[in-house]
Amino acid sequence: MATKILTEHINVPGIETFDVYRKQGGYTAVEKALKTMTPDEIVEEVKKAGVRGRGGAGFPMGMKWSFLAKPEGVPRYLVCNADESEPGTFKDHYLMKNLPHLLIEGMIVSSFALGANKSFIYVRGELMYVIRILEKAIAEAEAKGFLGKNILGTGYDLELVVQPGGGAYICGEETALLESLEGKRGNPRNKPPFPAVKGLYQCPTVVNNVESIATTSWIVNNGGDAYAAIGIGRSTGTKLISASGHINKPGVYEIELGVPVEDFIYADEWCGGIRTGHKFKALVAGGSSVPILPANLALTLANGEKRLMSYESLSDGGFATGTMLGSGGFIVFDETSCIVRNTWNFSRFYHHESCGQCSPCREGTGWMEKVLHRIEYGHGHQQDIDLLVDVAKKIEGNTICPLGDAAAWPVASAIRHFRDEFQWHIDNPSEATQPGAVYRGEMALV
Ligand SMILES: NC(=O)c1ccc[n+]([C@@H]2O[C@H](COP(=O)([O-])OP(=O)(O)OC[C@H]3O[C@@H](n4cnc5c(N)ncnc54)[C@H](O)[C@@H]3O)[C@@H](O)[C@H]2O)c1
Ligand SMILES: Cc1cc2nc3c(=O)[nH]c(=O)nc-3n(C[C@H](O)[C@H](O)[C@H](O)COP(=O)(O)O)c2cc1C
Ligand code: SF4
Repeated sequence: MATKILTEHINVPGIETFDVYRKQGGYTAVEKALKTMTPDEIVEEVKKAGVRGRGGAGFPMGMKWSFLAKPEGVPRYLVCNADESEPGTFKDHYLMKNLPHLLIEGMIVSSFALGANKSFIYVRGELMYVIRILEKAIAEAEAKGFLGKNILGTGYDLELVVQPGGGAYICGEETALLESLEGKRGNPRNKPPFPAVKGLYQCPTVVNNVESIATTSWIVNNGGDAYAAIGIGRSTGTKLISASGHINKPGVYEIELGVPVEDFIYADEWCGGIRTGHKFKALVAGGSSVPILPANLALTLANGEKRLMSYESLSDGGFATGTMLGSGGFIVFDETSCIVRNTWNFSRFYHHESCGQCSPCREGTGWMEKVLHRIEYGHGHQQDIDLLVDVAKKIEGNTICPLGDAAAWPVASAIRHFRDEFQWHIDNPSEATQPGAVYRGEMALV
């Protein structure tokens, strides 16, 4: 039976209530942390655990915590990033609606470790019902003495605030989120300074993803070494994967990092295989921002070994043959999918969501959308494929925040691996624009 750190009790009836969560061992980490540990000891356990940020960038959580500046007389904040807007990613939503107390317990333990007395959960604005679930759970925890003034008589105070998000993808970028939380338009700031030095109201702030924060109770209860013993290499612990697309069993799965991609797709325990009667064509492994891979490269590394669900294995081969684990938004495409149409769809999203501060992102996303649209709709020019590659290159690395890279990588990787399919659209416009038409040329389907 696979190790479940976050979702072990997710199917227990009533687990969203304080009483049932407590009966399953909930809030013991708060008791242990506040009554028997110092903040530095908790930070040390999180460091030992090696847990990497589950929002997508994979930055070591303990290291980020230890970078938190501690100037005298200045408040520190913990902000939970629950904006989750990456296409293909829906695991934080799943965790919050089913296990609100797991997140709240993690927020208490983490806030105590960081010396924060006021912490925020910034929730994607469209998820009003989740916001209500969280607010109800916070009120329950407060009534039982786990939040508010003098928690469990330890002298530690914590106010926990749920903030509805601004309704824009960019508000998930941590500095845009902080601007939005301060009541301003969600425009990203230049980094450095990182939020750990200058964050909310210019005070030291840790921003962590929902899933990252939710792991901390288990780490406090079981120790960092026990967490680090799960997973593979520097990809320690478990990861929630949002699985969608042409598979038999879409859903959110908690896997131990290191499972072969092939097993994750085909085993009944997880995706249950490509939908019956179809073949595997392509994979977006970590949310819409990461490079797309053709089926053969998704399953196998250049040296013939199986590709694994881990930070290192997914990125093996760099951008030539690899991708990224990102936020774990695992989107599977079968042979009925048109890569050009999908790339245009992603580009349309990034153009719409660009905040417009940097010219390469604002203009480049617009150009990519426009050129992809004309290729998809039968008006492509012979030079368009190279033009797309050129625009993507000019965006990459030249912007304030990584939304620009996130817009460039899906285009550059789709052309890298599926160039023939783009060319077929340009060469055969009348065939390519028939309803449901898909390129059927030479292609490694699995
Ligand atoms: N979950 C989603 O819905 C979603 C949506 C879009 C993008 N993403 C992910 O976002 C990722 C990019 O995020 P990012 O721009 O925040 O990445 P980043 O690498 O700049 O930062 C990652 C985290 O580490 C911290 N950090 C990095 N270096 C630091 C230092 N020297 N000192 C202190 N803190 C430091 C940052 O403050 C941040 O919290 C992408 O990889 C993508 O997968 C997720
Ligand atoms: C455009 C953009 C959107 C992002 N959206 C989210 C998000 O919705 N949730 C999230 O946790 N991180 C998101 N991130 C990453 C955050 O900036 C940040 O790295 C993360 O919240 C840090 O938490 P972690 O270290 O626990 O992953 C986004 C980044 C970018 C560039
Ligand atoms: S890269 Fe795009 S989204 Fe990010 S700050 Fe620049 S214009 Fe805004």
